[in-house]
Amino acid sequence: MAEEVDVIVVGMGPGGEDAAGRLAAAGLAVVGVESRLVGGECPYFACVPTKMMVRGSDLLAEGRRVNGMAGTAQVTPDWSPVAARIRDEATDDWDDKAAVDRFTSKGGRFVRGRGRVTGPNEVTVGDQVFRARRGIVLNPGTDPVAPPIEGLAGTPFWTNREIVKVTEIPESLLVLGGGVVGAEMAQVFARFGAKVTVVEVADRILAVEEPESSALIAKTFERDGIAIRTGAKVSRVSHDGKAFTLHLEDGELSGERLLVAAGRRTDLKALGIGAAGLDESARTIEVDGNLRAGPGIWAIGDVTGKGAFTHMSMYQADIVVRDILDEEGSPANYRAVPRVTFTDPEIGSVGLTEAQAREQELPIRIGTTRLQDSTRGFIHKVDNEGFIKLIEHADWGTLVGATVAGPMGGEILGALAVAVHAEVPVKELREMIYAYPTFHRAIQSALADLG
Ligand SMILES: Cc1cc2nc3c(=O)[nH]c(=O)nc-3n(C[C@H](O)[C@H](O)[C@H](O)COP(=O)(O)OP(=O)(O)OC[C@H]3O[C@@H](n4cnc5c(N)ncnc54)[C@H](O)[C@@H]3O)c2cc1C
Ligand SMILES: NC(=O)c1ccc[n+]([C@@H]2O[C@H](COP(=O)([O-])OP(=O)(O)OC[C@H]3O[C@@H](n4cnc5c(N)ncnc54)[C@H](O)[C@@H]3O)[C@@H](O)[C@H]2O)c1
Repeated sequence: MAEEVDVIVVGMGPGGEDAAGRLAAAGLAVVGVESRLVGGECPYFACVPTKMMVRGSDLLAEGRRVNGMAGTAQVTPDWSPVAARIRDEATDDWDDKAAVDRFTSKGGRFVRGRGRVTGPNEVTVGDQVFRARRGIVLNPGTDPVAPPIEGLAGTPFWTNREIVKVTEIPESLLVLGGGVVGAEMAQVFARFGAKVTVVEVADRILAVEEPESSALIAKTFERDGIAIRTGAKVSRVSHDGKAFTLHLEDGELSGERLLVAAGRRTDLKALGIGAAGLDESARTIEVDGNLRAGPGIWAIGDVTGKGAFTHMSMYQADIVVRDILDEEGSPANYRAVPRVTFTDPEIGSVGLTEAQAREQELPIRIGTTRLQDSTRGFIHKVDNEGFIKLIEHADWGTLVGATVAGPMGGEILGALAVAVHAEVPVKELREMIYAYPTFHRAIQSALADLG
């Protein structure tokens, strides 16, 4: 016999947890279903632990910058405080009791297990069947993809789920995939002493970002001693019990450990969405402005394909909560999605890249400036390289995209995220006062370059 509730949330990633808790707090009968840990990938295997690693490697880099600028410093990396912080402070040793309690204390009912959509408004978890009066919210997230390379399956490679639990830095690390995960982890491990090689099939690392961002990070990686192989096709992987070998068209690469960071996907068939009339063979779940995938079924987070970020999951959760509670609010708008790659220097971007704007055949003007040419860059001196790149819609006179790559790039981005989101006229941006001598004052120079 099915048990009737108001809402069933399947997958409690950042957005699912938030929506389930808020709907329960609003007095609805909510069942939250999670097969692993409440909170999802972000707090246990992704954003938070990896940014603690980045914080560690940034500190090492900053310590090394003392030399020649403010005295002498010798920095000796030690991974153990980083590993301990991740275990004790970030993940509570990968225990979600606090998150489960937070949800149940709001009146939610928690079910640990793998939920499967078994009909319109129906979810089955093991031998329990739930039927939702208002609907189902799907927040299943994504799993790391292991590319179909001969020999890879069955080897003890790492994904993000293993690398956050590492207690010792290996002597060498091969990174398959030079996207965000690959780039962030490559730099961390190199700065903690591993010999790192990034193997990327595309013709540049961070290929979704501006080419200038890829070039800046490639140059920094060279200084960090990280080898980059782009346009690389791995035909076979082997592991002899001690080391991995990647077989490429033009030779072999060996390393003690292998991180596979080659993208992510969701198994929509296993989620059973066909039973609710949705397409199980698609890569993502199609949603409307209110995140509705169909009558009585919503989807949020990575699975919607609108940007695999925690802030996206939370943004979408907010809209779903309003929709379910019949509250006023605007539909989703993806004009100004910000993203930050936490390498050093950071790559912050929002909206469209130049290539995306050209693909859409928008009439655009480009404005750029180098951060090292700004007064703050001059003062900063060591590792001051970076740039601001603006994409202006020439007819609208507003920015449709921007990148800030450089020291604190992700923080400086905030000003440009507001400009793109609020469609602030470029004329207004030119008339603003920018504090001297900040990095963000360089926005003025990039605006002047728009022509
Ligand atoms: C290494 C790494 C670093 C990242 N760093 C950042 C960052 O710095 N900033 C940022 O914004 N984003 C970052 N991300 C992306 C971010 O982690 C995700 O976008 C974020 O977790 C939101 O995902 P989600 O809401 O789709 O669900 P997820 O966080 O993926 O959670 C989904 C949950 O659903 C559960 N689940 C799935 N199917 C079922 C089912 N059938 N039944 C029950 N439970 C189910 C899963 O166990 C999981 O716990 C990073 C990702 C990675 C891999
Ligand atoms: N700072 C952040 O906000 C942050 C950090 C990490 C991850 N994320 C999110 O997680 C998502 C997943 O990250 P990711 O880095 O795993 O995926 P990704 O899709 O960003 O990058 C994967 C990379 O692997 C390459 N690749 C794929 N198959 C390959 C193969 N066989 N050989 C060599 N290279 C191969 C791709 O060309 C691509 O460059 C990101 O898109 C991002 O949205 C965000």
